[in-house]
Amino acid sequence: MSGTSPGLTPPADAKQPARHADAPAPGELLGAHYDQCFGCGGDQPHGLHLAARAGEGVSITAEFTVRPEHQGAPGLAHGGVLATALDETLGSLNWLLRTIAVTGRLETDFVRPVPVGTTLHLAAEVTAVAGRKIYSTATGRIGAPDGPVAVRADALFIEVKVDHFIDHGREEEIRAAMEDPDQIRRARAFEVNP
Ligand SMILES: CCCCCCCC(=O)SCCNC(=O)CCNC(=O)[C@H](O)C(C)(C)COP(=O)(O)OP(=O)(O)OC[C@H]1O[C@@H](n2cnc3c(N)ncnc32)[C@H](O)[C@@H]1OP(=O)(O)O
Repeated sequence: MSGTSPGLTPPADAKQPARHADAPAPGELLGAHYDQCFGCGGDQPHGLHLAARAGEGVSITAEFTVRPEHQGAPGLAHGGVLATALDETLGSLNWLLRTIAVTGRLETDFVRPVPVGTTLHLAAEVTAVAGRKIYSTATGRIGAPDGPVAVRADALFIEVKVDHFIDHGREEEIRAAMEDPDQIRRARAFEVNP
């Protein structure tokens, strides 16, 4: 059962999430926030190439097709890869809040095995916000948005300053991202999550 951990239960004074006025319109693809991101980066040959789309309110849908390089057991997706797809989808929600945040806790239920070649349809939403803490939940379904549930997760993201990345990231990647002449790409590399 997901969502049972005390660390994932919003406090009584938690608020409803507020979609930022500049959030992408419902239906709009978010695009990769960082081209080397293992979750969504187009230039990351080993990555998931997950494509996320803004939904209504503070919600996201995303798709990820399991490739042979994502296997754990023969012909099946690795559980850690599926957790990554959930983490990436949940992390994308913070772009709709325009809040810089990192995953503090991610609890995952693996409900059904996911064969190679499957397209996983993910849906995620922020359920509550309390100070720096952002509570969210996600589901991954096999083959279609209304397909059988394969994975579920509840998460707590913690708001951080941009310094979190600058202070902790390896210098060569930080420098390259900061020197990106594309202003929007430069902002997204840091402002969502590298
Ligand atoms: C499009 C973007 C997609 C991106 C998807 C990918 C997202 C990621 O994977 S991010 C990478 C993975 N995550 C990380 O590397 C984070 C590593 N951890 C850290 O840097 C720190 O522990 C950090 C920033 C989360 C929290 O540290 P810090 O800023 O000192 O906050 P801290 O004071 O400890 O905690 C703040 C609050 O959160 C709570 N909290 C922190 N961690 C947890 C946790 N694991 N479980 C439950 N509660 C927690 C604390 O109890 C505290 O609550 P309260 O305010 O009620 O006292």
